[in-house]
Amino acid sequence: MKLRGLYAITDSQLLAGKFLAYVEAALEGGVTLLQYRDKSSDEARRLREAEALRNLCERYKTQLIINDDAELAARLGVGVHLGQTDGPLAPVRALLGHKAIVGATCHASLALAEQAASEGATYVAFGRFFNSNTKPGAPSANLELLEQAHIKLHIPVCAIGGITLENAAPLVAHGVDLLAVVHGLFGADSSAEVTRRARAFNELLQIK
Ligand SMILES: Cc1ncc(COP(=O)(O)OP(=O)(O)O)c(N)n1
Ligand SMILES: Cc1nc(C(=O)O)sc1CCOP(=O)(O)O
Ligand SMILES: [Mg+2]
Repeated sequence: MKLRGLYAITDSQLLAGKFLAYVEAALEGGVTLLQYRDKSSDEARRLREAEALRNLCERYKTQLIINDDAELAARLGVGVHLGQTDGPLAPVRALLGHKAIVGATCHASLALAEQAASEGATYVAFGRFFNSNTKPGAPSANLELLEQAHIKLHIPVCAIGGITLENAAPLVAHGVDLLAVVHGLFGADSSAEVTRRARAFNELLQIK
């Protein structure tokens, strides 16, 4: 699957009180993948918010991905992102079907990425590349890894962790297909600034 562009990830604390407004502002600027990332156990709210995001994504022709929760993804007919402690990938691929987007966290490991690809991952995510407000304790990754991934893997490569408009260019130069961003996109003071940032990320990736 050819996936390239901005991968916007929601954060329930950062987006409190402006959740849909800021997400729509990002979609307005151009988002290839939108991930619903909510670490709470409030099932009813999670379903409500994920359904609202699915409706928005349909309007903007953006693909919705649910973090961690394959059952919710199956219920909504959308994709999922799985980390190394979120369970095996192959049964989730079987549950969601061959067309669904299934992403996998691979930290800084090419071996994990090759395994994920062999189990049916649509894309692999490496990180974190910079200091992250959202997940400061995530293991770190470096640019050389991206070059090797670009050569060895035949699926899209995603970078995550502390990515901003100021530091993203080297990631793109090293072959990244997807820039996954929370704070560098949604940490803006206004929805107009979210849209401006989304457009600027797309320009970096040379996406119109
Ligand atoms: C695109 C993308 N990459 C990595 C992650 C991190 O997944 P995981 O390691 O499972 O950590 P949590 O996000 O679940 O805290 C991600 N969500 N998205
Ligand atoms: C959810 C997540 N996973 C990471 C990893 O390295 O696996 S870094 C991260 C947080 C990304 O948010 P921000 O753009 O604000 O740094
Ligand atoms: Mg996870």
